[in-house]
Formats: sequence, structure tokens, C-alpha cells
Amino acid sequence: MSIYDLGELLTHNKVLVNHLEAYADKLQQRVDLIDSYVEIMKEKIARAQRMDHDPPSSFSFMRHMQFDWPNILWYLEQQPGEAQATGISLLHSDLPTTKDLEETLNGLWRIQTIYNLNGSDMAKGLLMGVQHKIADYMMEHDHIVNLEDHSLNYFHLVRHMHKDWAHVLELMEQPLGKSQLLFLKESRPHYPSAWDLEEGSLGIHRMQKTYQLQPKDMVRGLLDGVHHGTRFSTLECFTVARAIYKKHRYHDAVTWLEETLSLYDQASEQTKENYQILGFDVSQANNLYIKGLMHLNRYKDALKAIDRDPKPYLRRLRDRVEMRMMSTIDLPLEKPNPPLTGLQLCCRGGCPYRDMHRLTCSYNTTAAPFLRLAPFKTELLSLAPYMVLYHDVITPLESLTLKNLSKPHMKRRAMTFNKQKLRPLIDSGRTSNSVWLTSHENAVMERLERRVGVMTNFEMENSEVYQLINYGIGGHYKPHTDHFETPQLEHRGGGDRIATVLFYLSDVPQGGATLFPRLNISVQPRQGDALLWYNLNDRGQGEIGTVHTSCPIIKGSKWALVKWIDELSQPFRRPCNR
Ligand SMILES: O=C(O)CCC(=O)C(=O)O
Ligand SMILES: [Fe+2]
Repeated sequence: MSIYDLGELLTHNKVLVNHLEAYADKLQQRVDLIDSYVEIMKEKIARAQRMDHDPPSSFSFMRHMQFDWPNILWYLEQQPGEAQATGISLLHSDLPTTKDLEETLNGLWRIQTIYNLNGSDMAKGLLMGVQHKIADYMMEHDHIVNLEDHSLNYFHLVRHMHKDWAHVLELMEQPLGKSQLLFLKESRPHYPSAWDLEEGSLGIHRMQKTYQLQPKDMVRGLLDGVHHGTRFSTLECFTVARAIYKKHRYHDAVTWLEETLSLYDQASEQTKENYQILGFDVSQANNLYIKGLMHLNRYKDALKAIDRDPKPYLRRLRDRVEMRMMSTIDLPLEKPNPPLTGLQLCCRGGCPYRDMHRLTCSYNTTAAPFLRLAPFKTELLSLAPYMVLYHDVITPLESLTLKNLSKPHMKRRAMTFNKQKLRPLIDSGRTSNSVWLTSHENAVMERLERRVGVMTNFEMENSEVYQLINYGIGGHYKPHTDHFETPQLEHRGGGDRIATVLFYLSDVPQGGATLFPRLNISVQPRQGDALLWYNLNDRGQGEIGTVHTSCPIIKGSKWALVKWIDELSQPFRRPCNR
């Protein structure tokens, strides 16, 4: 480029300014989007705080942190105006060089000496309009366009295009929000994982099946007759649908997909735009819906769904559907409608409870001297197997202390003993997270250990450690007994588990009962209560009547502390008749 041609410099400069304007526009768009996104988040947080652990909110957060954040992060990492910055740096090699600058400076110096001009007037002229801020620079542009063809103006432009543009470019190349991005990236590992999300989705499905709920009610926040006032969004519905589909439960997946598509249709344009940023394309839902319909032999419905979506890859599915239609009779598969299991009935509160469900209530004042001051409130639930419910045996503060101390150490998934592999393994039948605690862990545990000794009259010496458990969304524990079977016992020093004490560290407002289906006994967790039952009869044999389960949670988070008491330390406390 000729630095002696003012017109050429001006044209070049104009191109640069166009890039800068586009850059400023992109920044503004990004700011607007982030603003609207922050509003949505604030609303979500406020809603969740009002709702206190209702399942749609918990699930919504889990899904949001697992799925949306990577998209948001990706989006934030895209530097706005990256293309424009590249454009400027490409042009940059063509702009006036330091040598050009020196040359015009020498020219000016020659003019000054030849015409004997005043140095300070010239300096003023030279500095005119030299500003680094982008906004000022753009305002100045109009002025530059009208420059007259004289030496000061040549110099003005040469200096400006050589020096200032380099700074502007540097400014544009600075990664935006670097430290915030770093923070987001570092926090990622602590967000819910894909696995957590799948667990949550299947928990929602379990809740649906156990309590016989309809997705159309669930998405409105109506759960087993209780209105929770929160809703599922399109994205949340889709996440649940996809997890169910992966488990080949096509009937249920299709129902959730119908809800997904209907919610999407009702969403505003702004929401749909946000969904795009969050990586959701409604065709993904349509695609899965069509495939789900095909699994159910609902070919006509599949064709209708294909016709609604213009995406070419969905159109291509049409051939497959038509082929199948010709080779199979279009007889939609009926939804299998299995009768409710006893467990489903019981978890729903429809269990035919024994009339004498609560046998007696009493104050135990004698087991230890201090009980005269603070007797145990004891409710006898069953004589054989022996089972009692103690009320208010662990204080809210003790519960809170244990929960807070354990939270950082909770392991994903408590395990169960696998009979084939002969070792403890993760099991979809037990979805709680857990941590082992010893009685020496802290002052609360030491106190509890003494309390359990007094409550049960068992010897606590050498007895098993405690397990603190927490069930999440739809969390459950399948029916099981706590006593062991022979292969397990061979690995155990303390013998079988003679009794179990289950402390409830939190209330569970809906769902989550501990249920003994063979005894028709169901206990709703209430902070402060503890359930004690004997797993072995007085001949030391396992009592099959103690089969128990933890029903899926509907609302709340269930925290409990389990103590299994070993048999071999108890010969003087509970001699067995074997
Ligand atoms: O959480 C419950 O209600 C039961 C827990 C249980 O059965 C166990 O941990 O063995
Ligand atoms: Fe158990």
C-alpha cells in the first residue's frame, strides 16, 4: 500500500473500522444473551429455594449442571468477533510500518525546519484524535474520512494505522472473561456427572412406575396427588425420555417424548433460541420419538411425525418406516399393563396394614440411669421378629453435624453383596450414596455408640462400623434382608448381623418409607427417630419376615445412619438356642 496516497489509506482504514463495528455488535449480542441467561438462572434458583427439594427442581438442577453448563462453557469460550480479529491481523501486515512512520516523521521535521513552524502547534495537530478506546475511535472515523490532503493528515493516518491499530487488535485478541472461564472449567468435575443424571432420570422413572404416575401430571409438578408447583421443561423431559429409551422401555419413553414435543411447541421464541445455545435441537427429540414409535409398531404415527419435521435425515427415515410397514402388520403393540405388585401398593400407602400395627407405646426409663431424666419414647411394632421404633433419640443438631461431616466423603453408591461374584458391588437396586463411620469418628458418634448400647442392650465392643446413607431423586433400596447367607458369612469375623438400628437423620415428606412387606409395616422417616429390629431369631437363624425395602423418594432427601450389630459379641446379651 502506498503511504503517499491518502485515499488508499482511508479506504483501508474504513475496512478496519467495519471489522471493529462487527466486533462491537458481537460483544453486545453476547452481553444480551448472557443477561437473559442469568435472568433464567436466577429465576430457577429462586424457585428451587421456595420449593425445598421437590423432585422437578432437584432434577432440573442436576440436568442443568450436567448438560447445560458444558454448552454454556463452550459458548463462552468462543471468542466473539474472532473472525473480525483475524481479519484485522491479516490486514495488519499491509499497514504502514515503523519505517513508514519514521519517514513521515522526518518529512514533517523537514517541513518544520524549512518553513520554521511552531513545534507545539504541530504537536497538537499530531496528537489530535489519538485515542485508544474503541468507542472513541469509531466516533473519530467520520472525522478521518473528511481529512484534507495535507502532510499532517498523512502523518496522522500513518501513525494511527501503524500504532493504534496494533493496540486495538491486541485488545480484541485478549480472551474475554479468562479468569471466570478458568473457574468454570475447574469447577466442572464437581458438577453432577452423566452418571448422576442418568440415575436421576431413572429415579424419576422409578417414581412414575412405583406410584403409578402419569408423565403429563409429573411435568406439571403433580406427584401422587400432591401439587408441587414446579414444572419440567422441554429439556428435562427429553433427558428423562432418553434415559428411559436407553433402557428399552419404549412405551414410557414415547410418552415422555410426547410431553417433550408438546412443551417445545408451547415454548416462546426466546426460550427456543436459548435451547439452541444449550445444544438442544427439537429434531433430536423427533428422531427418538419416531424410532420409539417404530419399536411399538406405530408406523402411521411415525409417518405423521416425519411429515411434521423438515429435517432431511428425518425424511430419510420415511423409507425405513414404509419398508417396515409393508413387512409387518400395523398392529400397535399394546402397552403391557402389569398388575401392581404388593410393594407398589405398600409404598403408595395401600398396604393392608395389620390392625394392631402399633402394638404398645411406652417410656423406657430403666435401661440406664440417665433415662430417668430423658426416657426413650418406645413404640413396639412387632414381637416376632422383634421391632421397635424409638422417637427423638437423635437430636436435630447431632443429625446435622453427622450430615455435614460426611458430605465431603460420601461415595457414589452404597454397594450390595453380589452372590455370584462373592464381593460387594454397585447395584441398581440400591441407589444411595454412603460413607462408613466408626464410633471413634467424633464426639457425636461416641455418644451414639453408647446410646445404641443402652437402646438395644447389645454389647457394642467389636461391633460393626456405621454407614451413613443418602438417597437422591427417586432413590430406593430393593427388598433385601440384612442378615447374611452362608457364602458371605465365611468372609466375616463378627458372624451374622443379629440386629439393625436405623437412625433417621431427616424427614422425608413424600415417599421414602422403610417398608417390611411381609409384616405390613411401613415407617415414614422422621428426623430423630430410630428403628430397631432383630434379623435373627432366637436360634440364630435369619428371619425372612425382616425383608425390607426403602420406597422411592418423591419429595425430600433421605438421610439415615445404619448400625448393624454383630452376633458373635452377644453370647451374654442374647444367648442363642442353637
Ligand atoms: O433406608 C432404609 O429405609 C433402609 C436401609 C436399609 O435397609 C439398609 O441400609 O440395609
Ligand atoms: Fe437393610
